[in-house]
Amino acid sequence: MAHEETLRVLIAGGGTGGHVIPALAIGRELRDRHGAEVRFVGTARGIETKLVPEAGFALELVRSGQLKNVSLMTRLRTMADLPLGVLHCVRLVRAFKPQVVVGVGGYASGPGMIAAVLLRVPTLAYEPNAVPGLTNRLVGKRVSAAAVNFAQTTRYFHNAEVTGVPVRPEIFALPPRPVGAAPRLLITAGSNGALIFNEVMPQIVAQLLDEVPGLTIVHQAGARRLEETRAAFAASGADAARWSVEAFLTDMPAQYAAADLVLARAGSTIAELCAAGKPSVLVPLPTAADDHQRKNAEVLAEAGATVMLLQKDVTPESLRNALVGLLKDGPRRAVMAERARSMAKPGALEKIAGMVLRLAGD
Ligand SMILES: CC(=O)N[C@H]1[C@@H](OP(=O)(O)OP(=O)(O)OC[C@H]2O[C@@H](n3ccc(=O)[nH]c3=O)[C@H](O)[C@@H]2O)O[C@H](CO)[C@@H](O)[C@@H]1O
Repeated sequence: MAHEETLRVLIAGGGTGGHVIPALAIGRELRDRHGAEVRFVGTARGIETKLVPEAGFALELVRSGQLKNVSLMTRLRTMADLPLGVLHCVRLVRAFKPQVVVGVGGYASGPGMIAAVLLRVPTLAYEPNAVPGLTNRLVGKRVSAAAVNFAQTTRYFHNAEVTGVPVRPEIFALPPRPVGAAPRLLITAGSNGALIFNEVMPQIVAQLLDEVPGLTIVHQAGARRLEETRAAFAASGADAARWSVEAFLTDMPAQYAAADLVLARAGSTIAELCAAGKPSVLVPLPTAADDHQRKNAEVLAEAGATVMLLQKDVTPESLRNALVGLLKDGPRRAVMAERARSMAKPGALEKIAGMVLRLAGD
């Protein structure tokens, strides 16, 4: 890269928070610390349509869909859209002339990375899961470099480095819970909420509030199921002053800071649980491609940093037992918190940005 030339980076991918939130962290780091011009490629159906413009970045929308865990019709449509998406991305790359294309996973990542590989633009793949998604498995050996979260993931890629997942810096530096504070349970399930939590929690909320004195609960239900979940909580008869049901939490660092226990899925949220040093109960999404959420959760469970409960084993009783057991056992929570914290990987963002800068320099 010529000395006076501005660094231009195209970030492709999106869909859910697990792709868009780290993508934005990478974009901000490159823009704010390294003066880069950063543009995004996403799809109209992803959360990027809201979050990327809010963060002040340009977003181009391409057509791209899902290939795994969808109906044959959807798969055929995705296959038909792929050449169009790749062509669109080829035009974008030719016009913007990025020195590096970063693929963060999710729908638009496929066409964006394929276009970059075809045009021989250096590529960086970002893979937060123990087992890569379809796009990253397809392009993994063709990328210039890859940033991954788990050592066992490096084998799917050319030139992979274990950087960790970029986690908002404030999550590493949360204030401790005040001594004697009333216990708080946070339920979060990626960007869309989890049907299983929305169905089971209303059945046990009243009992939890009875059994754990002073307990308060924040339940993130996802936008689609907000009203019905709120109604089910209300119908449970649980004291409405002690629970709230939200679509999407915009202040996760504050939410983690206020929580004593987190019930969650096992996407990149687990990197945040480690950074925050929070004990958790994880219920991996069973339909995640190649069961990658279970593999993510197992890494934490084996280290004693979480209690993993498989969705097939979730009943009102099993979930209540897991939650009450931990909410009543401060010393056990403290051990889990410490184990989680010991698995945190600070500096992921700087490392990933460093990889982009090196690729741009090559
Ligand atoms: C349904 C699905 O396909 N999930 C995938 C998606 O996870 P998904 O995006 O659903 O969830 P993740 O746990 O990866 O990330 C959620 C992100 O959104 C933030 N957040 C979440 C809830 C909320 O109310 N507010 C908020 O800000 C979290 O702090 C976190 O940064 O990408 C992950 C990373 O590739 C995969 O492991 C998951 O399998």
